[in-house]
Amino acid sequence: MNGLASKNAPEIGGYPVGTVAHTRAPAKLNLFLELKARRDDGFHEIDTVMVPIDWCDELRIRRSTEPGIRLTIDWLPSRKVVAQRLGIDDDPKRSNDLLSIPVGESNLVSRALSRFIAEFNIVGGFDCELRKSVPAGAGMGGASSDAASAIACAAKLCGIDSRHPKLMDIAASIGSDVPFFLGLGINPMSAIRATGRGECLSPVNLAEPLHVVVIYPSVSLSTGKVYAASQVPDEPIDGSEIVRSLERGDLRAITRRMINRLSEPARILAPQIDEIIESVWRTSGITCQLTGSGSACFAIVRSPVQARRLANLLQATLGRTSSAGSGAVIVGTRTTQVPTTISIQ
Ligand SMILES: C[C@](O)(CO)[C@H](O)COP(=O)(O)OP(=O)(O)OC[C@H]1O[C@@H](n2ccc(N)nc2=O)[C@H](O)[C@@H]1O
Ligand SMILES: Nc1ncnc2c1ncn2[C@@H]1O[C@H](COP(=O)(O)OP(=O)(O)OP(=O)(O)O)[C@@H](O)[C@H]1O
Repeated sequence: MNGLASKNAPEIGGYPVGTVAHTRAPAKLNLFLELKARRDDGFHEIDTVMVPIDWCDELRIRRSTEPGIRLTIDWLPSRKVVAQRLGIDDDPKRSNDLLSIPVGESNLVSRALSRFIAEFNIVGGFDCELRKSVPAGAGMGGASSDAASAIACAAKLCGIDSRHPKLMDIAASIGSDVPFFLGLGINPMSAIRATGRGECLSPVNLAEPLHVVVIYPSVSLSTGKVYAASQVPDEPIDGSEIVRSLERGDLRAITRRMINRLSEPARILAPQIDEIIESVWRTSGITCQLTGSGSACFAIVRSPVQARRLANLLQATLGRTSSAGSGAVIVGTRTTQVPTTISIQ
């Protein structure tokens, strides 16, 4: 391995120009999300427990001598298929916000890599291919996960230790969820409790993987708008109880202790969420909860078989009985053990 040395850049290790790092960027679910206080800087002190799930974007990053970031984006398995699933028109001229992912500095991958290049005085740049599968504005952390994966891949390509403190600083500067995704990559764990703005992380060891059904009602919600419409409770609930239940693998207690304080404002902004939560309860008697700032919801089930059955049942009932169903994407999946590997090609 030789670095891309230049007369004034610090000599750093790393792979030669042209090397490609490839990884999968997992989505996340908030099993618990409580608002503790509104801060003077416009953010909230939160207490949240998040798990990564096996619903991932794909990212390939190539080291280049060309300064700057080049980013291409497409949908998996194709834009046309994703549009059909969402029940929308895939004509790029009538770009639908559900499918339109920004390029340039508006994309968190580009923003994260620009910060990385500046922080580590990297000579050259990166060519990136982002293949989206995680819906945007779903509360599943898609953009944040892509940004964290970009930071991790760039660090590996440039020979920078994954635990370098500057990497977490870059992550926190990109967004509140990015430290969670970067933190997942540092230690193999399966859940994290995040406090502060979302940047103070403590590992949670799940007793066993959780099987879930995720329902995305094809509505994109703005995180800022949902927070702006939220209320900090007089007596916030503490996340320690659900952490203990997760570490014991007590599914009944986990479900009883699940809460998302952003659910109420999100349901006002997107009434489809109400229909989904009620439909899951009516169909299966299982608690369904909003993830993050929405609009996606999830239910924890006991096995992959039950996940498949409930997903099929909801696909049939939701599609028939409510507007939420038209174009809802319903996926049975499970929590995933990270770090997802970064393969070097
Ligand atoms: C809702 C969650 O996804 C739960 O994991 C996160 O708290 C939000 O993480 P995120 O999408 O990375 O959020 P950011 O991009 O940092 O912030 C978007 C907007 O959400 C609001 N925001 C975000 C995080 C936080 N702790 N308090 C807030 O009030 C702020 O208005 C902020 O301007
Ligand atoms: N890599 C990216 N993938 C998807 N959206 C991106 C990306 N970079 C920037 N965006 C913009 O960010 C918006 C929010 O995307 P997304 O919901 O995936 O982000 P997030 O904040 O990480 O997740 P959450 O919904 O949990 O807040 C999108 O609507 C899009 O305009």
